[in-house]
Amino acid sequence: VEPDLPVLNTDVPGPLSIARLKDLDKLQDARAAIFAADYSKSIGNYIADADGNMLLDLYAQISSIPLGYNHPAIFKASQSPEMLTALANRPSLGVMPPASWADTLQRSFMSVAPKGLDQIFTAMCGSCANETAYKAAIMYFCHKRRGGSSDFSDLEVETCMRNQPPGSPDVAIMSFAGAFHGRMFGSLSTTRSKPIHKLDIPAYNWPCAPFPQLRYPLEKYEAENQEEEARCLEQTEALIRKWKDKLAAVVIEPVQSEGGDRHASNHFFRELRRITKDYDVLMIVDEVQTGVGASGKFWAHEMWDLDTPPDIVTFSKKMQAAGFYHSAKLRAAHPMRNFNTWLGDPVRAIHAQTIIETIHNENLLDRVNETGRYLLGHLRPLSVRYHRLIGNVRGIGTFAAIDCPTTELRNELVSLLRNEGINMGGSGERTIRFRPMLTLEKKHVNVFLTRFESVLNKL
Ligand SMILES: Cc1ncc(COP(=O)(O)O)c(CNc2csc(C(=O)O)c2)c1O
Repeated sequence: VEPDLPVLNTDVPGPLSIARLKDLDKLQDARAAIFAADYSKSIGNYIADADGNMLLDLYAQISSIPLGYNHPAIFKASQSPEMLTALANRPSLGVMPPASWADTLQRSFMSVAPKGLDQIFTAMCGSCANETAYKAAIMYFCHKRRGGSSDFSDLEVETCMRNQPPGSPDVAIMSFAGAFHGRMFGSLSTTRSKPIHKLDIPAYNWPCAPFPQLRYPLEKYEAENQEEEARCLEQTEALIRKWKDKLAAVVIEPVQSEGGDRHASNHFFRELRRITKDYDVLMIVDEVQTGVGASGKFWAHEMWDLDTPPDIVTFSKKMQAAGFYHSAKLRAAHPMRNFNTWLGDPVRAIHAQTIIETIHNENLLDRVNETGRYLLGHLRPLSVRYHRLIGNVRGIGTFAAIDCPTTELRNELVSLLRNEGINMGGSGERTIRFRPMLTLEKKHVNVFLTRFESVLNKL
């Protein structure tokens, strides 16, 4: 059973954490590790560390735990005969899928397929989902540019083996300043949030559009924010016009989650969808971090109420599996053009099905909305009282954030909170992000608020 309050026996990280990470560092780079966890003792919204501390976890493995630790439904699904077979025999899903794979997809991912998208490509992680989504978009673009012919010229065949156009074409994916789409070569070329992610790695010369920098509280800066969004849309349209002849797609997150929790209005995204349609450019929505309930909708982009759905929606993290939804036109003309050995994992598809069923059975979207309103409703007065330390309270559902005046202060706040038993993380230069489980309740918010205020009083 979940504890009522955090348990703190030592500093975090404690001595056992430090010793275990030292051992680990002999085998792989453990410098980014914050503490060593004990997942057998973690429960619900609380993560246990190697020193027996129990922290209220508002970070959830970088926003990738949906139902809390050791949820009974996950435990039950993990012991089914179907799971045992899946655990014992990992299939190469592209060539010899289990006879039940279509049923498994239907019961899991397809039961929450975004409106208008009836196809799914299953992948390995968020970066892989975006990489293969980009490939699908670019192959569609080239197929269209060839007039729908699926025959390649001798020149294309010869030049692609030298990584030269036209076989290896100069085709682009446009992303937004502040974006994070992954760290593999293609996804990294669209990531625009931290130099340390990109330094030393070759990148494609692809266009980067401005993402609105909104001012808070929203109700106070309505005119300024509308102007800022109009400015960004204008520049985005100008960029699309300039790159049109080689632009396969635009990729965007509903909330820029690594760039410092940057939001934009539903109007902004509807206008972006209009522009991509006007210029016949595909729209890819990256729901790797915002997807699976945290926004209060299963998919955050549902809030945009688009009259034409995005062409591709990528997912990972809370789904415990990765991939992208798309329409039939985005299937490559030839088989095996988008492919890898495993193409996902039946083990994680069974977990995804369990998560989706539990979100429904336990009305977790309603809980996310109610708990999110409660959290934001209490953060706003705190940001007035402690306006020197925190500001820009924002969020959708429990996908919330606050800003500190400096990176140093943000880091100090996160570290002090951890030593008060609250596990949180930063994003961007000076943002503290809330990435709790979908099972977060008001009682957990109260545990956070008490400790948050005592930390703020120490600064
Ligand atoms: C919107 C969005 N798109 C793609 C990705 C990449 O997913 P992974 O490759 O990490 O599974 C992510 C991953 N998020 C993430 C958080 S910290 C981090 C890192 O590599 O430092 C990565 C994401 O937030």
